[in-house]
Amino acid sequence: TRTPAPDMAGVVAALESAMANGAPGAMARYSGPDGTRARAVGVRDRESGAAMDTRARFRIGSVSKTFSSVVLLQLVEEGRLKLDAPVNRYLEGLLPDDRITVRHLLTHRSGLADYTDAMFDQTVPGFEAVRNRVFSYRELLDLSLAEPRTTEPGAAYKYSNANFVVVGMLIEKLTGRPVADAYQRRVIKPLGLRDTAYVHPDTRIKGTHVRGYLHPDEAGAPLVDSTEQTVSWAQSAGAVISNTADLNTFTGALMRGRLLSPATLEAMTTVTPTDATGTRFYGLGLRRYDLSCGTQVYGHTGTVQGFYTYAFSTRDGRRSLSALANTSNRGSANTALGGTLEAAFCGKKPA
Ligand SMILES: CC1(C)S[C@@H]2[C@H](NC(=O)CCCC[C@H](NC(=O)C[NH3+])C(=O)[O-])C(=O)N2[C@H]1C(=O)[O-]
Repeated sequence: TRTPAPDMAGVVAALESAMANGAPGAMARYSGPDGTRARAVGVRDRESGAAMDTRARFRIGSVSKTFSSVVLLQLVEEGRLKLDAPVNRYLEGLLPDDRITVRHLLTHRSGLADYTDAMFDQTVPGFEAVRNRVFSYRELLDLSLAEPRTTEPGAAYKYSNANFVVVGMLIEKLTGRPVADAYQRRVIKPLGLRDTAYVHPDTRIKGTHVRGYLHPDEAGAPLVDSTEQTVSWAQSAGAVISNTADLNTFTGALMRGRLLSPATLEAMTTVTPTDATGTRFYGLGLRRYDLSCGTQVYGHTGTVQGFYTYAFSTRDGRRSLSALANTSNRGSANTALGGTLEAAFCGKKPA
Protein backbone atom coordinates (compact mmCIF):
# COMPACT_ATOMS: atom_id res chain seq x y z
CA THR A 1 0.00 0.00 0.00
CA ARG A 2 1.14 3.54 -0.75
CA THR A 3 2.83 5.24 2.18
CA PRO A 4 0.94 8.50 2.87
CA ALA A 5 3.13 11.61 3.04
CA PRO A 6 3.14 13.12 6.53
CA ASP A 7 0.70 15.97 7.06
CA MET A 8 3.21 18.42 8.53
CA ALA A 9 0.61 21.19 8.73
CA GLY A 10 -1.40 18.79 10.87
CA VAL A 11 1.67 18.08 12.98
CA VAL A 12 2.16 21.81 13.56
CA ALA A 13 -1.53 22.20 14.40
CA ALA A 14 -1.15 19.49 17.07
CA LEU A 15 1.95 21.23 18.48
CA GLU A 16 0.09 24.56 18.59
CA SER A 17 -2.83 22.83 20.30
CA ALA A 18 -0.42 21.50 22.94
CA MET A 19 0.67 25.12 23.51
CA ALA A 20 -2.95 26.32 23.65
CA ASN A 21 -3.42 23.70 26.37
CA GLY A 22 -0.59 24.91 28.55
CA ALA A 23 2.75 23.88 27.06
CA PRO A 24 5.31 26.72 26.71
CA GLY A 25 6.61 24.91 23.63
CA ALA A 26 6.46 21.69 21.62
CA MET A 27 8.27 19.94 18.79
CA ALA A 28 8.09 16.86 16.57
CA ARG A 29 10.39 15.06 14.14
CA TYR A 30 9.15 12.69 11.39
CA SER A 31 11.62 10.35 9.71
CA GLY A 32 10.43 8.44 6.65
CA PRO A 33 11.47 7.00 3.25
CA ASP A 34 11.38 10.51 1.78
CA GLY A 35 13.55 12.09 4.47
CA THR A 36 13.19 13.83 7.79
CA ARG A 37 10.98 16.77 8.72
CA ALA A 38 11.13 18.59 12.07
CA ARG A 39 8.88 21.30 13.43
CA ALA A 40 8.99 23.36 16.63
CA VAL A 41 6.69 25.92 18.22
CA GLY A 42 7.00 28.17 21.31
CA VAL A 43 9.94 28.25 23.70
CA ARG A 44 12.29 25.75 25.32
CA ASP A 45 13.11 28.25 28.07
CA ARG A 46 10.53 30.73 29.44
CA GLU A 47 13.21 32.76 31.28
CA SER A 48 15.50 33.41 28.32
CA GLY A 49 12.76 33.15 25.69
CA ALA A 50 14.96 30.74 23.72
CA ALA A 51 12.89 29.17 20.96
CA MET A 52 12.03 25.46 21.03
CA ASP A 53 14.90 23.72 19.19
CA THR A 54 14.37 20.41 17.39
CA ARG A 55 17.93 19.31 18.27
CA ALA A 56 17.55 20.00 22.03
CA ARG A 57 17.70 17.23 24.60
CA PHE A 58 14.94 16.45 27.10
CA ARG A 59 13.81 13.90 29.71
CA ILE A 60 11.96 11.04 27.96
CA GLY A 61 10.35 9.55 31.09
CA SER A 62 8.85 6.12 30.49
CA VAL A 63 10.16 5.85 26.96
CA SER A 64 13.13 4.69 29.09
CA LYS A 65 11.12 1.53 29.80
CA THR A 66 11.61 0.42 26.18
CA PHE A 67 15.38 0.88 26.56
CA SER A 68 15.25 -1.27 29.71
CA SER A 69 13.09 -3.88 28.00
CA VAL A 70 15.52 -4.14 25.06
CA VAL A 71 18.44 -4.72 27.44
CA LEU A 72 16.57 -7.39 29.43
CA LEU A 73 15.39 -9.13 26.23
CA GLN A 74 18.99 -9.23 24.96
CA LEU A 75 19.89 -10.99 28.23
CA VAL A 76 17.03 -13.45 27.57
CA GLU A 77 18.50 -14.08 24.08
CA GLU A 78 21.87 -14.73 25.69
CA GLY A 79 20.28 -17.36 27.92
CA ARG A 80 20.92 -15.39 31.12
CA LEU A 81 17.25 -15.57 32.21
CA LYS A 82 13.93 -16.89 30.98
CA LEU A 83 10.84 -14.78 30.34
CA ASP A 84 8.49 -17.25 32.04
CA ALA A 85 10.70 -17.98 35.03
CA PRO A 86 9.89 -16.49 38.44
CA VAL A 87 11.75 -13.24 39.19
CA ASN A 88 12.75 -14.81 42.50
CA ARG A 89 14.87 -17.39 40.64
CA TYR A 90 17.29 -14.56 39.76
CA LEU A 91 16.71 -12.24 42.72
CA GLU A 92 16.21 -14.74 45.52
CA GLY A 93 13.45 -13.84 47.95
CA LEU A 94 12.96 -10.40 46.42
CA LEU A 95 9.23 -10.57 45.68
CA PRO A 96 6.61 -11.92 48.06
CA ASP A 97 5.13 -14.15 45.35
CA ASP A 98 7.09 -16.77 43.40
CA ARG A 99 4.40 -16.72 40.72
CA ILE A 100 5.50 -13.28 39.48
CA THR A 101 7.54 -13.92 36.32
CA VAL A 102 9.92 -11.79 34.26
CA ARG A 103 7.23 -11.54 31.57
CA HIS A 104 4.74 -10.17 34.12
CA LEU A 105 7.15 -7.28 34.78
CA LEU A 106 7.54 -6.38 31.09
CA THR A 107 3.78 -6.57 30.45
CA HIS A 108 2.68 -4.72 33.62
CA ARG A 109 0.78 -7.81 34.80
CA SER A 110 2.73 -8.47 38.03
CA GLY A 111 0.27 -6.79 40.40
CA LEU A 112 3.10 -4.80 42.04
CA ALA A 113 1.57 -1.49 43.16
CA ASP A 114 2.79 1.75 41.57
CA TYR A 115 4.34 3.76 44.42
CA THR A 116 4.22 6.97 42.34
CA ASP A 117 0.44 7.21 42.78
CA ALA A 118 0.96 8.07 46.47
CA MET A 119 4.33 9.80 45.89
CA PHE A 120 2.81 12.31 43.44
CA ASP A 121 -0.74 12.44 44.79
CA GLN A 122 -0.08 16.14 45.40
CA THR A 123 1.79 17.10 42.27
CA VAL A 124 4.16 19.93 43.30
CA PRO A 125 4.71 18.98 46.97
CA GLY A 126 5.31 15.38 45.89
CA PHE A 127 7.78 16.48 43.25
CA GLU A 128 9.61 18.93 45.52
CA ALA A 129 9.91 16.19 48.16
CA VAL A 130 11.83 13.87 45.82
CA ARG A 131 13.45 16.07 43.15
CA ASN A 132 16.82 16.03 44.91
CA ARG A 133 16.49 12.66 46.64
CA VAL A 134 18.45 9.58 45.73
CA PHE A 135 16.61 6.28 46.24
CA SER A 136 17.97 2.74 46.08
CA TYR A 137 16.03 0.26 43.96
CA ARG A 138 15.27 -1.54 47.22
CA GLU A 139 13.69 1.60 48.74
CA LEU A 140 11.46 2.06 45.68
CA LEU A 141 10.39 -1.60 45.72
CA ASP A 142 9.64 -1.37 49.46
CA LEU A 143 7.33 1.59 48.72
CA SER A 144 5.48 -0.65 46.26
CA LEU A 145 5.37 -3.69 48.57
CA ALA A 146 3.97 -1.52 51.37
CA GLU A 147 0.77 -1.28 49.31
CA PRO A 148 -1.61 -4.12 48.42
CA ARG A 149 -0.98 -5.87 45.12
CA THR A 150 -3.31 -4.77 42.37
CA THR A 151 -3.92 -8.12 40.72
CA GLU A 152 -3.05 -11.83 40.89
CA PRO A 153 0.15 -12.38 38.85
CA GLY A 154 -0.70 -12.40 35.15
CA ALA A 155 -4.41 -11.81 35.69
CA ALA A 156 -4.68 -8.26 34.35
CA TYR A 157 -2.77 -5.30 32.88
CA LYS A 158 -2.06 -2.65 35.52
CA TYR A 159 0.72 -0.21 34.69
CA SER A 160 3.32 0.16 37.45
CA ASN A 161 6.72 1.83 37.58
CA ALA A 162 7.67 -0.81 40.15
CA ASN A 163 7.85 -3.39 37.35
CA PHE A 164 10.70 -1.56 35.63
CA VAL A 165 12.48 -0.87 38.90
CA VAL A 166 12.67 -4.67 39.26
CA VAL A 167 13.79 -4.88 35.61
CA GLY A 168 16.67 -2.56 36.55
CA MET A 169 17.53 -4.79 39.51
CA LEU A 170 17.56 -7.84 37.19
CA ILE A 171 19.83 -6.09 34.67
CA GLU A 172 22.33 -5.09 37.38
CA LYS A 173 22.27 -8.54 39.02
CA LEU A 174 22.76 -10.42 35.73
CA THR A 175 25.39 -8.10 34.23
CA GLY A 176 27.16 -7.25 37.50
CA ARG A 177 27.25 -3.63 36.36
CA PRO A 178 25.11 -0.46 36.69
CA VAL A 179 22.24 -0.18 34.20
CA ALA A 180 23.94 2.89 32.67
CA ASP A 181 26.67 0.60 31.29
CA ALA A 182 24.10 -1.74 29.76
CA TYR A 183 22.23 1.07 27.99
CA GLN A 184 25.53 2.48 26.69
CA ARG A 185 26.99 -0.82 25.51
CA ARG A 186 23.86 -2.48 24.18
CA VAL A 187 21.82 0.40 22.73
CA ILE A 188 23.38 3.88 22.75
CA LYS A 189 26.81 3.03 21.31
CA PRO A 190 25.69 0.49 18.69
CA LEU A 191 23.07 2.94 17.34
CA GLY A 192 25.31 6.01 17.68
CA LEU A 193 22.79 7.87 19.83
CA ARG A 194 25.05 10.87 20.53
CA ASP A 195 22.36 12.88 22.33
CA THR A 196 21.14 10.03 24.56
CA ALA A 197 22.29 9.10 28.05
CA TYR A 198 21.03 7.43 31.21
CA VAL A 199 21.48 10.17 33.83
CA HIS A 200 21.09 9.34 37.50
CA PRO A 201 21.45 10.91 40.04
CA ASP A 202 22.96 14.02 38.37
CA THR A 203 20.12 16.56 38.12
CA ARG A 204 21.40 18.49 35.08
CA ILE A 205 20.59 18.04 31.41
CA LYS A 206 23.90 18.65 29.64
CA GLY A 207 24.14 20.53 26.34
CA THR A 208 21.35 22.41 24.59
CA HIS A 209 18.19 21.24 26.29
CA VAL A 210 14.54 21.95 26.90
CA ARG A 211 13.44 23.29 30.28
CA GLY A 212 10.35 21.55 31.67
CA TYR A 213 7.41 23.27 33.36
CA LEU A 214 5.03 21.53 35.74
CA HIS A 215 1.41 22.64 36.17
CA PRO A 216 0.45 22.74 39.87
CA ASP A 217 -2.84 21.12 40.87
CA GLU A 218 -4.29 24.51 41.88
CA ALA A 219 -5.96 26.19 38.88
CA GLY A 220 -4.19 29.38 37.85
CA ALA A 221 -1.11 28.75 39.98
CA PRO A 222 2.15 29.64 38.20
CA LEU A 223 4.16 26.98 36.36
CA VAL A 224 7.00 25.33 38.31
CA ASP A 225 10.34 24.93 36.52
CA SER A 226 10.95 21.20 37.05
CA THR A 227 13.97 20.80 34.77
CA GLU A 228 16.57 19.79 37.35
CA GLN A 229 15.80 16.59 39.25
CA THR A 230 17.53 13.29 40.02
CA VAL A 231 14.63 11.20 38.57
CA SER A 232 15.74 8.74 41.26
CA TRP A 233 12.09 7.90 41.85
CA ALA A 234 12.15 6.24 38.40
CA GLN A 235 15.75 5.28 37.38
CA SER A 236 15.41 2.28 34.96
CA ALA A 237 11.70 3.19 34.68
CA GLY A 238 12.34 6.74 33.47
CA ALA A 239 15.79 8.39 33.74
CA VAL A 240 16.96 8.46 30.10
CA ILE A 241 17.64 11.80 28.39
CA SER A 242 17.49 11.98 24.59
CA ASN A 243 16.33 14.08 21.64
CA THR A 244 13.87 13.58 18.78
CA ALA A 245 16.49 12.46 16.25
CA ASP A 246 17.91 9.79 18.57
CA LEU A 247 14.42 8.58 19.55
CA ASN A 248 13.49 8.10 15.89
CA THR A 249 16.76 6.25 15.33
CA PHE A 250 16.02 4.07 18.36
CA THR A 251 12.42 3.12 17.51
CA GLY A 252 13.25 2.68 13.81
CA ALA A 253 16.27 0.48 14.55
CA LEU A 254 14.31 -1.55 17.10
CA MET A 255 11.53 -2.27 14.59
CA ARG A 256 14.08 -3.05 11.85
CA GLY A 257 15.51 -5.80 14.06
CA ARG A 258 18.86 -4.15 14.76
CA LEU A 259 18.65 -4.73 18.54
CA LEU A 260 16.76 -8.01 18.92
CA SER A 261 16.29 -11.24 16.93
CA PRO A 262 13.15 -11.57 14.80
CA ALA A 263 11.68 -14.07 17.29
CA THR A 264 12.33 -11.80 20.27
CA LEU A 265 10.97 -8.76 18.42
CA GLU A 266 7.87 -10.81 17.57
CA ALA A 267 7.43 -11.56 21.29
CA MET A 268 8.01 -7.90 22.18
CA THR A 269 5.33 -6.73 19.72
CA THR A 270 2.78 -9.36 20.78
CA VAL A 271 0.31 -7.17 22.64
CA THR A 272 -2.79 -7.20 24.81
CA PRO A 273 -5.30 -4.35 25.18
CA THR A 274 -4.68 -1.74 27.86
CA ASP A 275 -8.16 -0.21 27.69
CA ALA A 276 -11.58 -0.65 26.10
CA THR A 277 -10.92 1.59 23.07
CA GLY A 278 -9.48 -1.26 21.01
CA THR A 279 -6.68 1.06 19.87
CA ARG A 280 -4.21 0.98 22.80
CA PHE A 281 -2.09 -2.09 23.54
CA TYR A 282 1.02 -3.14 25.48
CA GLY A 283 3.61 -5.79 24.66
CA LEU A 284 6.97 -6.27 26.38
CA GLY A 285 7.95 -2.75 27.52
CA LEU A 286 6.37 -1.43 24.33
CA ARG A 287 3.07 0.23 23.43
CA ARG A 288 1.09 -0.29 20.21
CA TYR A 289 -1.27 2.43 19.03
CA ASP A 290 -3.72 1.57 16.22
CA LEU A 291 -4.34 4.77 14.25
CA SER A 292 -7.52 5.77 12.41
CA CYS A 293 -5.98 4.96 8.99
CA GLY A 294 -5.25 1.37 10.07
CA THR A 295 -1.54 1.96 10.62
CA GLN A 296 -0.19 0.32 13.78
CA VAL A 297 2.71 2.11 15.47
CA TYR A 298 4.98 0.77 18.20
CA GLY A 299 6.89 2.71 20.85
CA HIS A 300 6.29 4.35 24.18
CA THR A 301 5.00 7.49 25.83
CA GLY A 302 6.61 9.42 28.64
CA THR A 303 5.41 11.69 31.42
CA VAL A 304 8.08 13.13 33.73
CA GLN A 305 7.67 16.41 35.57
CA GLY A 306 7.68 19.09 32.86
CA PHE A 307 8.02 16.76 29.87
CA TYR A 308 5.46 14.85 27.72
CA THR A 309 6.99 12.55 25.08
CA TYR A 310 5.74 10.27 22.28
CA ALA A 311 8.21 8.03 20.39
CA PHE A 312 6.70 5.61 17.85
CA SER A 313 7.61 3.77 14.65
CA THR A 314 5.81 1.59 12.09
CA ARG A 315 6.41 -2.16 12.42
CA ASP A 316 8.84 -2.11 9.45
CA GLY A 317 10.82 0.72 11.06
CA ARG A 318 10.60 2.81 7.88
CA ARG A 319 8.58 5.65 9.45
CA SER A 320 9.15 7.14 12.92
CA LEU A 321 7.81 10.10 14.83
CA SER A 322 8.88 11.57 18.14
CA ALA A 323 7.22 14.54 19.81
CA LEU A 324 7.80 16.57 22.98
CA ALA A 325 5.85 19.21 24.90
CA ASN A 326 7.67 20.85 27.82
CA THR A 327 4.89 20.63 30.35
CA SER A 328 3.07 17.98 32.38
CA ASN A 329 0.21 17.48 34.82
CA ARG A 330 -1.98 18.84 32.05
CA GLY A 331 -3.73 15.91 30.29
CA SER A 332 -5.23 18.11 27.54
CA ALA A 333 -1.73 19.15 26.43
CA ASN A 334 -0.65 15.50 26.36
CA THR A 335 -3.67 14.47 24.29
CA ALA A 336 -3.08 17.39 21.92
CA LEU A 337 0.56 16.37 21.47
CA GLY A 338 -0.64 12.84 20.63
CA GLY A 339 -2.35 14.32 17.57
CA THR A 340 1.07 14.43 15.90
CA LEU A 341 0.87 10.65 15.44
CA GLU A 342 -2.28 10.71 13.29
CA ALA A 343 -0.99 13.65 11.23
CA ALA A 344 2.43 12.12 10.65
CA PHE A 345 1.48 8.49 10.01
CA CYS A 346 -1.97 8.87 8.40
CA GLY A 347 -1.25 12.03 6.40
CA LYS A 348 -3.80 14.58 5.24
CA LYS A 349 -7.38 13.64 5.97
CA PRO A 350 -9.36 13.20 2.71
CA ALA A 351 -11.36 16.40 2.04
C1 LIG B 1 1.66 5.83 32.31
C2 LIG B 1 2.29 7.21 32.41
C3 LIG B 1 1.31 8.30 31.99
S1 LIG B 1 2.85 7.48 34.10
C4 LIG B 1 4.36 6.67 33.88
C5 LIG B 1 5.64 7.43 34.15
N1 LIG B 1 5.55 8.67 34.83
C6 LIG B 1 5.26 8.72 36.15
O1 LIG B 1 5.01 7.73 36.80
C7 LIG B 1 5.17 10.10 36.74
C8 LIG B 1 3.76 10.32 37.24
C9 LIG B 1 3.58 11.70 37.84
C10 LIG B 1 3.80 12.77 36.84
C11 LIG B 1 3.16 14.08 37.26
N2 LIG B 1 1.75 13.95 37.63
C12 LIG B 1 1.32 14.15 38.89
O2 LIG B 1 2.07 14.45 39.79
C13 LIG B 1 -0.15 13.98 39.11
N3 LIG B 1 -0.51 14.22 40.49
C14 LIG B 1 3.24 15.00 36.06
O3 LIG B 1 2.26 15.04 35.28
O4 LIG B 1 4.32 15.60 35.88
C15 LIG B 1 5.77 7.55 32.68
O5 LIG B 1 6.44 8.24 32.00
N4 LIG B 1 4.64 6.78 32.43
C16 LIG B 1 3.61 7.32 31.62
C17 LIG B 1 3.54 6.58 30.28
O6 LIG B 1 4.00 5.43 30.25
O7 LIG B 1 3.00 7.20 29.35
